[in-house]
Amino acid sequence: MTQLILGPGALGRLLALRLAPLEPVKLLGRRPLSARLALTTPEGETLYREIDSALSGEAALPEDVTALHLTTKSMSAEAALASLVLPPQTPLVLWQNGYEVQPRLHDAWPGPVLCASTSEGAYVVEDGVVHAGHGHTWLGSLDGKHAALATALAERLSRAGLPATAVADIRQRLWHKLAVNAAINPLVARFGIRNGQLRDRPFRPMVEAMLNELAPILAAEGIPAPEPGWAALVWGVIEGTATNRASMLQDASAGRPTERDAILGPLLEAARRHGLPHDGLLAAYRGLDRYH
Ligand SMILES: NC(=O)C1=CN([C@@H]2O[C@H](COP(=O)(O)OP(=O)(O)OC[C@H]3O[C@@H](n4cnc5c(N)ncnc54)[C@H](OP(=O)(O)O)[C@@H]3O)[C@@H](O)[C@H]2O)C=CC1
Ligand SMILES: CC(C)(CO)C(=O)C(=O)O
Repeated sequence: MTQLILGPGALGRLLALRLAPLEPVKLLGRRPLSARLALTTPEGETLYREIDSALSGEAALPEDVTALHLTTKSMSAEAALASLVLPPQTPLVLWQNGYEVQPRLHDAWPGPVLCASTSEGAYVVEDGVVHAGHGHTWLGSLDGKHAALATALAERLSRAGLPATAVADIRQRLWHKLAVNAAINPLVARFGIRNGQLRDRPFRPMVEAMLNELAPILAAEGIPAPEPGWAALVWGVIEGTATNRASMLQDASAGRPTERDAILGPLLEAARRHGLPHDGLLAAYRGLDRYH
């Protein structure tokens, strides 16, 4: 049984390099990849591994597939998936941030669809990936089904050094991460700052204003606030990732489109539907226009 990974960026390479010593892996992308990729661990060790890779449009896919892990950015996910011919019952695992592609593919894909929410951190380097920080991954289906599949995949990931847990509340977890990303990412991308700089003026009141808008929208969507409240969750992440250049800042600095539609889009749509104020969210969205 082979684990297929589509999207050989940071997360795709991390999965491939972690899983490869334990089971067959095939990494699919739209450009040729070096056969030997390097994994730099959070402990600073560099490991080299041979990875079977192929161009996604041309790949002869193995018959027995454990799952297809979709590890592109949100806006590329459906086009990437459409480039493969897979048996319709192939399980999908969606690793995207935000909440855009998940409900669409959950409804459209005939086989099981699991969503992953991960706090692993990784970035691409030439012919490899840096696993910047250990995290945890939660896996589940939006309708709570496929618990056995989620448990089996979580065990395989955990054995490979990516601790994972199968959960029944993945929708809520995706929205919690989306809220954190909405409060942090557009601001740091727009102003070109590290996460920790949000603690200081003039940025701190901007985060507070965003939190004031987010909380009623999330409540209206039926997303329970985290135990310590939204503000404590977001400020805790800012503290814990103070030196990070967030993913949206990295995309903006590199002139790549950002994941604003996946992160801010569902909040704006919900705010409009519930008739709630969303000027700050809209300004955050428009503040990213120049990257799109
Ligand atoms: N990196 C991280 O630490 C984390 C990332 N995430 C989420 O995971 C997702 C992936 O992030 P990340 O790995 O950082 O992103 P990257 O941009 O590093 O990787 C995306 C990959 O998808 C490939 N791709 C795009 N379109 C296609 C296509 N049509 N066919 C095949 N491959 C394609 C890109 O290839 P090309 O080079 O050709 O464009 C690239 O290799 C995002 O939603 C992100 O928010 C979540 C938590 C942590
Ligand atoms: C939590 C945060 C903001 C950490 O940088 C992140 O998920 C990202 O960079 O997208």
